[in-house]
Amino acid sequence: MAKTSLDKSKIKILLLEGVHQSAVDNFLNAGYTNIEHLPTSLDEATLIDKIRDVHFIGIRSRTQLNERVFAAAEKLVAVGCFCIGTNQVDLDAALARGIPVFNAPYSNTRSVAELVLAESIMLLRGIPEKSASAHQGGWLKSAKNAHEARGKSLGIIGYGNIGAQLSVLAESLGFDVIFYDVVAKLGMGNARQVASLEELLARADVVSLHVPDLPSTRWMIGEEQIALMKPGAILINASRGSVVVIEALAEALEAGRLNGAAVDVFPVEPKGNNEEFVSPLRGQANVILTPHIGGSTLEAQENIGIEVSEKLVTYSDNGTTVTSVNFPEVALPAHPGKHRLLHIHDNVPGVLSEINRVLSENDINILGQYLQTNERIGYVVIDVDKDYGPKALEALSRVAHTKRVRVLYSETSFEG
Ligand SMILES: NC(=O)c1ccc[n+]([C@@H]2O[C@H](COP(=O)([O-])OP(=O)(O)OC[C@H]3O[C@@H](n4cnc5c(N)ncnc54)[C@H](O)[C@@H]3O)[C@@H](O)[C@H]2O)c1
Ligand SMILES: O=C(O)[C@H](O)COP(=O)(O)O
Repeated sequence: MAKTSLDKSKIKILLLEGVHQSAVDNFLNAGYTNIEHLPTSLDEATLIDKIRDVHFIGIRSRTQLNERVFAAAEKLVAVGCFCIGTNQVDLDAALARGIPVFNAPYSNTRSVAELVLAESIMLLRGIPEKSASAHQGGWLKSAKNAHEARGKSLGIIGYGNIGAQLSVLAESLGFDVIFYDVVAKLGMGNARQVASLEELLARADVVSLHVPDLPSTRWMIGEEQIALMKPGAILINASRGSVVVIEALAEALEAGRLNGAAVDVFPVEPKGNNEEFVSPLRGQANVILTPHIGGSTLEAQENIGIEVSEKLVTYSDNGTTVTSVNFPEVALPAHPGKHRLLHIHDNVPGVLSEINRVLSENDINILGQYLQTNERIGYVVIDVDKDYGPKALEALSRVAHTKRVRVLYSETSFEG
């Protein structure tokens, strides 16, 4: 085996929130054996304590990686969000420390789309109310407020990966799909983009939200927007709890303005399965409440485990940052017979020329160089003659504005 300056068995990986076993298996197959795999998230104090000697952390939507956590994460090399959303991570704090963050943008989209489609049909038929009544010995046999999906208008807010997937499935069932997005998009099938949120709300029988948590999407559906919806319409939120003013939704349902809702995400969610779920929507008829399980299928979780662990292994072994959500993206070839220097620095004028000057002064022969920058940082990858690795690393660490330097000896990796 080629030389590594930090043995892979010493590279510590912390996986929280029951990340799928497929991730553990992938790390083990790649030679990473120092893995702690926990079923829950951790409170901030415990996380701060634990993260001090961690090189790679894997989380889902519940773990908050904030400035205080990053400040304690002295050895952290990269973050893997084993989910789509990355709003639980302070991406700027990570970037400021030269830490790339990866996620799984596609692996659970189908699971969310299927759930939303099923909920649309159940709500159009008033099933939650009828089922709850039957469980209590009731018999609500009636066609009142019960509708077919065929010919109804489904309004999708946020036509990204999930919205577009939902669009295709819904259209095949006979829904007439319209969507609103801040970006101009070509609709799948016969789906049509509408010009404004207001137009979508006024036209749709079922409104489904699929936007990320952004300052612009926070509380985007409140009393005013709900008042624009068709009387008797249905609202579905499987995006983020910060998108809908939950009290306004509860009032509209109570007043009979809306016929039903399905909510998977909440402004405040229990920290674990043992904590009580508190919401003004509890006890409301024809409301489906689910515990943030839109992406929680075995298929999605297994795929996410593989996808994100692969990204972390590739970054560790090879330096590739393709698909990172906060980092300059560099796609790198294998580097047999060469050392690879990874230099992360503030993106200020003169750093690259200083790096090249230092290398040349040290008689280091550059065999390949790759550079990407974003507005904050630069990421330069330099393949050098095999013999010069340690010398180059030391010289590069001294360059002004350096955040981090790693060297990958021949085909295997270490954290520097
Ligand atoms: N409930 C769950 O378990 C679950 C699972 C997966 C994802 N999610 C959530 O769903 C969100 C969407 O996922 P995705 O993969 O489709 O994301 P995506 O990034 O592919 O799509 C988001 C879309 O929203 C659009 N958008 C952004 N701001 C908007 C605005 N103000 N108004 C209208 N459109 C806007 C974007 O242009 C984009 O097309 C994720 O960010 C995540 O928060 C939830
Ligand atoms: O962002 C996501 O992918 C979803 O919110 C799912 O999050 P989870 O992995 O915590 O279920």
